[in-house]
Amino acid sequence: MEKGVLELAELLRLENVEKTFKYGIVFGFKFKALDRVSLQLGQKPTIYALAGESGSGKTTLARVILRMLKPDSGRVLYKGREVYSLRGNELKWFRSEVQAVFQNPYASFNPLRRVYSYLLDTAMQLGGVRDEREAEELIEKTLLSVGLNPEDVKGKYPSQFSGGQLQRVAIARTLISRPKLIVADEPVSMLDASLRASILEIFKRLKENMGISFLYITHDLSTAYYISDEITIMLRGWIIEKGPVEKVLGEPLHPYTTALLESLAEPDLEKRAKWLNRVELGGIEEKEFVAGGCRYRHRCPLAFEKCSQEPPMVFVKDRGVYVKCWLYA
Ligand SMILES: Nc1ncnc2c1ncn2[C@@H]1O[C@H](COP(=O)(O)OP(=O)(O)OP(=O)(O)O)[C@@H](O)[C@H]1O
Repeated sequence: MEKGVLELAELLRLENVEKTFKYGIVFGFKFKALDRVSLQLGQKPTIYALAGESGSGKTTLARVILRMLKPDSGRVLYKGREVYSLRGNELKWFRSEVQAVFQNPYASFNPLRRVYSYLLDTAMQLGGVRDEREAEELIEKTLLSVGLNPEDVKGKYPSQFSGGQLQRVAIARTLISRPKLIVADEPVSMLDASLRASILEIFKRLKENMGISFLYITHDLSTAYYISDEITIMLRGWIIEKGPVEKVLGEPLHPYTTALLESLAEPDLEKRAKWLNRVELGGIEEKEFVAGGCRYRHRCPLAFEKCSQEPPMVFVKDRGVYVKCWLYA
């Protein structure tokens, strides 16, 4: 494909991205937190979920995309440009088009600084405004678009907001630079269940009304199902299944996706948390990261001989679903 065509069709492309970390001070064994990860996001406004249990590599991938963590190898392209080679104005352009929302909104703001001053700074730097009056108009518009009254924001410090309100301010701040992609890493997991839906509704509205795509990172498949169009499932640095959300979650192919879905049905919250919390897995995480063959085979009820011999290949199933599992060879 010619480069011009590629730029039109693609927003983001990751090709064989790898990131290795060292584990443990004494022995310091290495593992690939991202192992040949390839992913494409199209230009059409879409909500992509990135899901998987704790320690599967979701945040590492988000940091790589946001240009916060340089991969050891592989390519990260935004609209056809190498993200880690961007400098000067091109870097500023990238920073305005690709924004981030994190889990804890209180960590994004200095407690001693008024929240509005952040919005003003962002508007002056990335909002394309000529003066403070234009900046204030832009801020007012963005605050209204996330359901906040600008008068309620002015003059306040972070601690004077509830978690849900402050997350809305954080989202408004990302909108100032008119982004095309927002990477949202567990943006609602610290909020009360009653507030989650309202924040996720904002994402849907922004996609529809402002043409913004989202990479919604979560370990919660129910919210992923609720707002996403596409979903990518990660396991120990691998993408193991991806495709349209109704297909992947409606008729999961990979036994790991099935198990994640089954954990949702577990009424005992403690048991469910165990599933999602690597600490409770009793060291299996490390074992899986460095396992030969399939990394899920120790837990997989359907594992057979080949699964311990070779890492699975990726198979393309009908309906646009990709699955990395020998069951589909
Ligand atoms: N800077 C680092 N140094 C060493 N190991 C790291 C580093 N960052 C992440 N890891 C390890 O890489 C693996 C993937 O971590 P990552 O945070 O990307 O997973 P995650 O899917 O986002 O999990 P969570 O939902 O708990 O945030 C984990 O084993 C984690 O401990």
